[in-house]
Amino acid sequence: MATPLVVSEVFKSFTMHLRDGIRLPVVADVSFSVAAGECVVLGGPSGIGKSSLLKMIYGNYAVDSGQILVTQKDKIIDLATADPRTVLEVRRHTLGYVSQFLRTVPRVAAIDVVAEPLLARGVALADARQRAGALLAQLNLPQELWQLPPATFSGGEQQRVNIARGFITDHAILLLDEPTASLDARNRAVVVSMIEEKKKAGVALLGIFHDEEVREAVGSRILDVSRFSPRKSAA
Ligand SMILES: Nc1ncnc2c1ncn2[C@@H]1O[C@H](COP(=O)(O)OP(=O)(O)OP(=O)(O)O)[C@@H](O)[C@H]1O
Repeated sequence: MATPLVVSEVFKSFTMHLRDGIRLPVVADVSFSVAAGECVVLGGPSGIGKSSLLKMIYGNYAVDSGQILVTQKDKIIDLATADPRTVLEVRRHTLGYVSQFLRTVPRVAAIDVVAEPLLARGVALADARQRAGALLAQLNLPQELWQLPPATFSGGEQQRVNIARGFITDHAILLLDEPTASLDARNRAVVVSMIEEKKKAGVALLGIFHDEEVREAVGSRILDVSRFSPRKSAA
C-alpha cells in the first residue's frame, strides 16, 4: 500500500505586502512521510511553523516549492501544485482537518454541522444524522444541544462538535490542530480513544498537541519542526 502522505523538500516564507514586502522564511526543506496507522506529532517551540505546515498540507497556505503527495484511489496527487477543484476533491474523499476552532454556520443545528461531511459524500440524511448523534453522544455533548446552532456553545462544546465533524468520515489522512485544547480531562480521554480507533483503522494522522499527556498517549513518534527552521540553520 502506498504511503498516504509524503511531504518532500517543502519551502515556505510569508511575504508581508503591507510591510514593504518583508519576507519571513518559516520552514525550509521539509521532508517526511506519515504511514497508515501512525499518528505523527509535530513538535517544537511556539512559532516554529507547526500550524503553518498543517495549513500547507490542507491547502490553505500555498508553498513556495516542494511536493505534498497524497494517495487517493491508487493515484498520487501533488497538493502543492493541484488546482483548487482537485484540492476540494481530495478534502472531500481523503484528507480531513480538525482545526482548533469551529467555524460556526448560522442557523445550522449542531447535529447537521457534524453530519454534513457525510452528506457531501452521498450518505443519506437519516443515516448521516444517526452517525453524527452517536459521535456527539460519545463526546458527551448534551442531547438538548444537538438541534441548536453551535454559535452560542461554550468553547469546549464547540470543539467537541468540531471533532465529531472531523472524525465522522473515514478519510485516509487526518490533520489535527490541537483538538483537545479546550477540553476537560474526561473528554480529552474520549478524543484519545477516538484517535486510537483511527490508528487501528489504518488512518494516517498528523497533529499538534500541546497537552503532554495527550501527546504521549497518541503519538507514534514526534517530528521536531525546528529541524526545518531556516532561522536555526542560519544561526
Ligand atoms: N498568515 C501568516 N502571515 C504571516 N506570518 C505568518 C502567518 N501565519 C504564520 N505566520 C508566522 O509564521 C511563523 C510560524 O507560525 P505557526 O503558527 O505556524 O507556528 P506554531 O509552531 O504553530 O506556533 P504555536 O505553537 O505558537 O501555535 C510565526 O512566526 C508566525 O508569525
